[in-house]
Parts: sequence; C-alpha cells; structure tokens
Amino acid sequence: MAFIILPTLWTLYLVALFILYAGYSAISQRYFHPLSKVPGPFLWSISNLPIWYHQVVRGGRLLQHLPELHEKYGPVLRISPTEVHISDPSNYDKIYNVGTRFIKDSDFYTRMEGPVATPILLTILSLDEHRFRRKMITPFFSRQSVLDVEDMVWAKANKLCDIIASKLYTNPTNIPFPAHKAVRAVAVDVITEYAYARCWNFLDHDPDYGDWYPEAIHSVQTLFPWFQAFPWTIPLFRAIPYWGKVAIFPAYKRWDVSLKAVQVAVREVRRELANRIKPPRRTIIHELIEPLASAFSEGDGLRDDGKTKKQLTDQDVFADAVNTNGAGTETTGATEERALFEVLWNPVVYRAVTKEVREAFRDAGDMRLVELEKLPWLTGIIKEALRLNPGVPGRLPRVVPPGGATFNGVYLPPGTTVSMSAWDMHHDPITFPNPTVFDPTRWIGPEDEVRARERYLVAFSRGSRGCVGQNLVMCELYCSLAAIFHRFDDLAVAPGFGPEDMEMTELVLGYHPRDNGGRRFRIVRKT
Ligand code: HEM
Repeated sequence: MAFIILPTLWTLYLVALFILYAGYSAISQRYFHPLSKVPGPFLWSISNLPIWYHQVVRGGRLLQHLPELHEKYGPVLRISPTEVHISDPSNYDKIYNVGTRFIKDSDFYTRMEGPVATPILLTILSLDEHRFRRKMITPFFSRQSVLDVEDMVWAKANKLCDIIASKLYTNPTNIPFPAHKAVRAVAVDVITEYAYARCWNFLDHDPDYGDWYPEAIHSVQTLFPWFQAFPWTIPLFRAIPYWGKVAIFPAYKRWDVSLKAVQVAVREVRRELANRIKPPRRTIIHELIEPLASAFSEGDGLRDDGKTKKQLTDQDVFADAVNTNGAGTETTGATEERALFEVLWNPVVYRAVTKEVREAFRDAGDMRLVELEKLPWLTGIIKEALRLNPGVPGRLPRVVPPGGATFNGVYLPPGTTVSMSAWDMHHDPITFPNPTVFDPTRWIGPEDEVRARERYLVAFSRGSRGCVGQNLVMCELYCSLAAIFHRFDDLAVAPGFGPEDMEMTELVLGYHPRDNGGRRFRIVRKT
C-alpha cells in the first residue's frame, strides 16, 4: 500500500512546489519587476506563451494582434516579461539609426541561428563585429555594383515576360499562370546569379518554378518562435537526425541540397583564390573570404599587405552566403507579388502605369533603371507595395543601452528589450490616411509632403542594421514590373482570388498564408 501512497504524496508535493514557484514568479514578474509599471495584459507580462501562441498556433498573426493591444493599452506596451513594444512612429529613429547603441536582442536573433548554428550578418550582436562583417560586403551591394549588373536583371525580367506570353497568349484555354511561384523564381535567379555567379535557373523549372525553395525557407522559419520561446528546443532540433528532420519537414531534403550547392561554391572560390585565378566577376563569397581593401578604412583591422587581419572560417562564409539567399527570396518575391496583384486589381492604376511606361519608352529595350526611377506611377506602386507588404514586417527587438531610454514618457531601464514593427509604422493612420488602401498617389504630389511621408516608410529598416540588399531589391522591382507593364495591358487576377488572400502574417519574414492552403496568386489574360 505504502508504495502506492508514497509516489502520490511525492507527486502532490511536486505539484504544490511547482504551483508555488509559478505563483511567486508570476507575482514578481508582474508587480516587482522593473517593467511592472509598463502597461500590458497580465498574461503577457508574466510569460512568453502569448507570443508563442500567436506565432505558432495562430500562424504568425502576432503582427495583426499587436495593434489591437496598443489600441487598448497605449503606445508603450509590455508584451513579455522582458520586452516592450512601441507603436508611436516618432520613436523609430531613436532606436534604429546609423550610430545606434541599441544592440540586437540575443533571445530573438541568436536563437535564429539554430539551423546553421553560426552567427550571420543578420544575427551578430556586437556592434564592432557587425561593422567589420558589414564592411566586407557593403561595396558588393552598392548602387554602382547593382547598376553594373542591370542587364542581368533585365534578362530575368524579360524571361519572365516571355514565359507569361507563352503560357497565356499561345494557350487558347487561358489556364491561369502561377504568378506566385514565378515572381519568387525571378528573385532566386537574380540573387543566385548576383551573389554566387551560379544561377539556379528556377524560371526554367516549369511548372513549379522551384517553389520548393521558398517553401523550405518557410518551414525553417516556423521553428523560430519555438526556439525563441523555448531555447531547449534548439539542442533538441540539432539532435534530430537528418531523416527525422526530413520526416517533420519534407522540404528539408531539398533545402539541404541547396545548402550543399552553396558549400561547393565556397570550396570552389577558395580554390580559385588559392590558385590566384581571376574570376569573371567577384561573388559575395570572394568578398567574404578576401574582401577588397578599399572597403575598409584605417584602423579597421587591415594588415600591411591590405588584407584583413581577421579571416572568416568556411562555415562563417557559408552561413552568410546562405543568409543572403534566404533574405532575398521571399522578401523581394512577395513584394513583387503584392505590386502585381494590386495593379491588376485596380484598373485605373493599371491603365495609368502601362500608359506611363509606354509613353516614356517606345521601345521596351530602352528602359533603364535610372530613368524608370523618375516615373511617378511606377515609383508610387513600388512604394505602396513595400508599405503594405514589407518583407520583414514584424518586431525588430533591440536592447536598451546603459543609461536607459524614455519613450512616450515611459522610462525603460538598461537591458530592457524594446521593439518596433514596420507593420505599425506603415499602418499609422496619421501618416497614411486609410492605411489599408493601396494608393500609389500617396507618393505622387508635393515633394516636401512625399519626403515627410518617406521617413515613415521603413520596409528596409534604418541605420547600420538596415537591409544591405536594398539597391538590388529596388532594381529588381523596377525592372520586373516595368517589363510586365510595358508588355501586357490585358492581364487580370485569376477568378477565385481576391484581396482577402493577400492577408499578411509574419515569421520574421512576411507571408501570405493562403499560399499554404492552395489559394495562390495566379493571373490570366482578360477575355
Ligand atoms: C523587399 C525586399 C527586402 C526587404 C523588405 C528587406 C528588409 C530587411 C530588413 C527590415 C532588415 C533588418 C532586419 C533586422 O533589423 O533584424 C534586413 C536586413 C538584411 N537584409 Fe534585407 N530585405 C529585402 C531584401 C533583401 C535582399 C534581396 C537581400 C540580399 C541580397 C537582403 C539581405 C539582408 C541582409 C544580409 C540583412 C542583414 C543586414 C545587417 O544586419 O547588417 N535583403 N532586410
């Protein structure tokens, strides 16, 4: 008998102990924590579970929920025991600026290294280490470097148009064309050619256009809220053997193949450099292994022979190269998808932009980026797509530096995690009246008004941690969209698809979740 009662008693003791501990921890987090005065819902202030719930159970819908909480609790909101989220746009420059002392939050960023287990440019915390790594590739992504390969981007854009023409105009049944997949294929083809000089040619992969790759990236991203809420899941994930990972995420198998392709590229470039073989064009791998001395200034850690004192390992180079690919695919693809959808959905805008590009360039072959950037409708469409569809729409957590900081009259002590989101910035009704409406004319008008509004367009974030790829993104968006609008004035959104299918969710990257339910953006020729 005793052996039955004893375990029961022990169980009771343990449960009671757990309840006492949980109660103590909840009360101290809520009432005796330095953030106890910051408004926010009770459950959120004592645990990470609400964030996990909105990101995992509700599939990345924290983005949609935070504005509702701000409505109730005000612009400074406690969303976890240690994190405060801010919605008032006037605070953005305080946190995200060039010389910022607000470093990235380790609980958010370092845990994203889970799958590659190596710090990447995006996740490095130390300001000095980041400055060094960023300088290595800044020239590679400069405006001039992008202009140098503009013809390559045009080639991909025109290839997309040829495919659309062959699918919709030589096809009497007008079967909807999967624009959703094809625009992402353009993004992959551009970035793999640009970054590695080894194009993956997804546009040739009819009919899926390599959609396994964005899907694999999405699979990996679904892990992040787990890693962030429960750090013990990171070693657990790493311990799962390859076949187990494939069983959980079927897309992992081909993602692994894509990783191996980058590893091979790193080895090949190392060999080229060791044998002093001059490449036709330097890749990001060259920059990471042997950056140009001109990228650095004195005191940046250069040796007498002009080379950097610090060498990255192959694993560092590999991780940053993979990150570039991942960072540049869904972000750019989804933004282009948004722009194309909105234009085809709004006949007035469609007519205006086709007229604009055709009048500016009689021959499509004469189009050049620097000229396209002067076109008001095309520019307004791209900015609106970035506003309603920022590639990284959610919170970008930073740590309050020594001395603390005050936001809307609320003091946050040093060490507090503070975050803001492009989503809230872009839906601020004062800066953007009727914020949910796609209206390119917001960006056409008196220059000072447009410039004032631009300060609140933060799709690429700002400052030293802002997007390094933005010149390439803009080139890609301008060229691809101009090529489509110049060539086709009778495309339409396929029946059965509408604005509700463009709902946005966020798992660091932004997603259109209906993609997973099979309701993808497809286009047809107007009949
Ligand atoms: C529409 C397209 C894109 C958008 C909206 C976007 C947005 C962003 C944002 C908001 C950040 C800052 C993230 C943070 O603070 O944690 C970022 C960082 C970054 N992006 Fe992009 N991105 C886009 C495309 C690209 C492309 C095409 C590339 C690569 C060629 C790229 C490479 C990176 C990298 C490497 C970082 C980390 C920079 C650093 O920490 O120094 N992105 N991006």
